[in-house]
Amino acid sequence: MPVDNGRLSVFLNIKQFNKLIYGLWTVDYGLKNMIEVHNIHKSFNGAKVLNGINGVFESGKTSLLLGASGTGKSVLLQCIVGLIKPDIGSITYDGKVFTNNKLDLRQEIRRKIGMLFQGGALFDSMTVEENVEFPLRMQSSMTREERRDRVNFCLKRVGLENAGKKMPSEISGGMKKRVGIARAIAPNAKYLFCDEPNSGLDPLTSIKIDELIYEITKEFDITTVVVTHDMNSVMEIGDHIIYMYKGNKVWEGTKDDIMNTKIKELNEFIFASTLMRAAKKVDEELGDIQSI
Ligand SMILES: Nc1ncnc2c1ncn2[C@@H]1O[C@H](COP(=O)(O)OP(=O)(O)OP(=O)(O)O)[C@@H](O)[C@H]1O
Repeated sequence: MPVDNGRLSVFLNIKQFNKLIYGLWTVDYGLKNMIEVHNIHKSFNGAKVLNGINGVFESGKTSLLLGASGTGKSVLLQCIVGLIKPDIGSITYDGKVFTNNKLDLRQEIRRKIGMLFQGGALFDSMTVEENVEFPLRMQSSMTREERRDRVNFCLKRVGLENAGKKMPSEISGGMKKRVGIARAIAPNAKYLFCDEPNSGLDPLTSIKIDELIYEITKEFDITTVVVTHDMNSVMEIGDHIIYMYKGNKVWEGTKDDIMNTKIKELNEFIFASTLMRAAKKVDEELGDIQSI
């Protein structure tokens, strides 16, 4: 059978053209490693937890899923990483559909995902460096020397270069989070998911962990999604914030515009703390003085 070379070359040219356009688009507009969440619905035993959530998460930015307890932030995060299957909707990574796709494609995406769990979720029977090395042993074909170099690099990056031989029981909560971050980024993660990274930490350590997540996101151009209900985190690292209320996305914006929101539920959430109310009062008074 003769091949229709004319049609084939047109088809190839269209494919190449699309590839070129997509390449230019992602380079020019920084959309590489973008996560897109389309119309996610999830119920448990008939109770609706997520009600049609949409969102886009970009690389080099820390995106926060913000909201009160029980609003579905963690369920959404688990849908995004594939731990929970949404009832309706889809997730795409870098333009590739993740939800319900073939196992090898999902695994390819999963290899680029790093997770920081609430308690750090370290293996108690392994040293700090063995914990960080673990995903490299599981997922990569690195030699022992390459793994050692990568572990040393990651531990140094999170400020724990001297803690490699310690056991998790010998380090503080803040150090455990740092080890968790080192382990999450060790396999060159392109996507980083953090579930309440500040839980159980004092305010100063919380800020340091937030700063570390923020710096790493910029430095390695990672697409980072953080579940939080901490307004300090919002003001420190909120490049992009999605505020959730009873399973709905009710507001989206940045840390610079969140304080001026007119959304009642978000206002109540932000100014629930005395500190935030005091900060707003000072801000308003300063505004009054400047307008005199
Ligand atoms: N596997 C599950 N089975 C049944 N219900 C669940 C499951 N996971 C979560 N839920 C319910 O979904 C709702 C949202 O939970 P989720 O953990 O997402 O809230 P959240 O906003 O992350 O709250 P928090 O800030 O307290 O962690 C809760 O009512 C919870 O009980």
